[in-house]
Amino acid sequence: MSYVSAEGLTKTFKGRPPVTVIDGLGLEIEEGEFLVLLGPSGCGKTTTLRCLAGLESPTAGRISLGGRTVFDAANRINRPPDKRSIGMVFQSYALWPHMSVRANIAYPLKARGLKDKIKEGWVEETARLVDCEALLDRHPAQLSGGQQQRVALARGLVARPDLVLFDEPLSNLDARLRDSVRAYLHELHAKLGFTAVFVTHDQSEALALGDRLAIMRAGEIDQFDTPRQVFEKPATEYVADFVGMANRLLFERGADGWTCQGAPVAGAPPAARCSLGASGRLVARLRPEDVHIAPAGEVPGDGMTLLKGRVLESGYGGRHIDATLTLEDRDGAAAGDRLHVRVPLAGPGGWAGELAAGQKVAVGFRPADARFFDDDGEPSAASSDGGARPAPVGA
Ligand SMILES: Nc1ncnc2c1ncn2[C@@H]1O[C@H](COP(=O)(O)OP(=O)(O)OP(=O)(O)O)[C@@H](O)[C@H]1O
Repeated sequence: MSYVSAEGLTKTFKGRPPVTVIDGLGLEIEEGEFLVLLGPSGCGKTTTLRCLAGLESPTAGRISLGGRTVFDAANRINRPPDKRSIGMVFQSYALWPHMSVRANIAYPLKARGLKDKIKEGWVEETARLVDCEALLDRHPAQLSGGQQQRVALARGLVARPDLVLFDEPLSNLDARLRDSVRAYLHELHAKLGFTAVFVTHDQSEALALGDRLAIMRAGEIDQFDTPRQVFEKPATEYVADFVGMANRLLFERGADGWTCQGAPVAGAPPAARCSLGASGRLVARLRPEDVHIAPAGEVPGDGMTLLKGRVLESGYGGRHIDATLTLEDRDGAAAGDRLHVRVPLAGPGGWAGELAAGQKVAVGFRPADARFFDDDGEPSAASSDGGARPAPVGA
């Protein structure tokens, strides 16, 4: 059963002109589920969270938590935040600097009229859960960033809320700490079983933490699915871009076969059974690690769609090289957008030589690794299996 249910949620901020930040949003979050709201800055994630918490009043729509209506614009129901059994953890830890860790953690119990629970040891118990029992008598200024964030977690959890809202709680931590607090949070969620809504713009954080992801764009949800589905089968080009399919190749089929941004295409057709739509074009989205290269004149692998490219720049990354390429047209001139490639250095097919600016390379990708879209960003009816081959390069 859904614990959180939101329908037609809309938030328009007054002003000239008024801005609609959330637009008819719907959400169904199961009890105990960890939902991640993922999207770029300004798409309305925080506003959505604040509406759930009761810190912002939506302009329209309905929200129920645990089967109880907490907001209903039509019937003028709007329960205040302290009546919603919600814990919150923010990006800026927002600890009171003049209070001890103990007093900070105890704060929500006092604010919600649960002072008895302080005597019952809920503060110590929660501090133990997040490994900060030894810090209870310190002040926030005496803590590291990771410790402060654990205290903020304890404060969000101390009142044993049914729903915990997280607003980018890891983004102020350095990379190593972020990984350890993230793992911690995962464990804590498994142990306590609260329902969570976690806001982030970091896709790796979203994939690692979420039972399901809601990918937001301009106040609406583009895709609501498991991390695996979102990663492997992004529903729109916007989502594909957001989950790392950074390369956008625009293919066109003409009388002479396929071209890609003015460059001729050889090898396997990018998409076989095509209904290309009126424009006759097709967009392929690809991750840098799914673009393969070989020395010019060779083939990077079997069953690949092949192009010719030239290295613009490259950077050493330990086990791989990240390179930016440009495609080449029939005359060897640069064609179309840049292509980002991650070239493995180790293992079978690892790149052995140099990768210097100006170097010519063969470029290829397996159509099955690409996601295809119409050039308006919607999923394409094109498929990548079988079908006629395009004319080879130079034919
Ligand atoms: N009180 C307000 N009045 C007017 N506009 C607002 C108000 N609060 C937020 N906005 C606007 O609403 C939009 C969405 O803001 P919101 O903070 O929800 O986005 P976000 O996705 O959480 O972004 P970020 O990741 O940067 O925090 C932004 O364009 C913001 O400027």
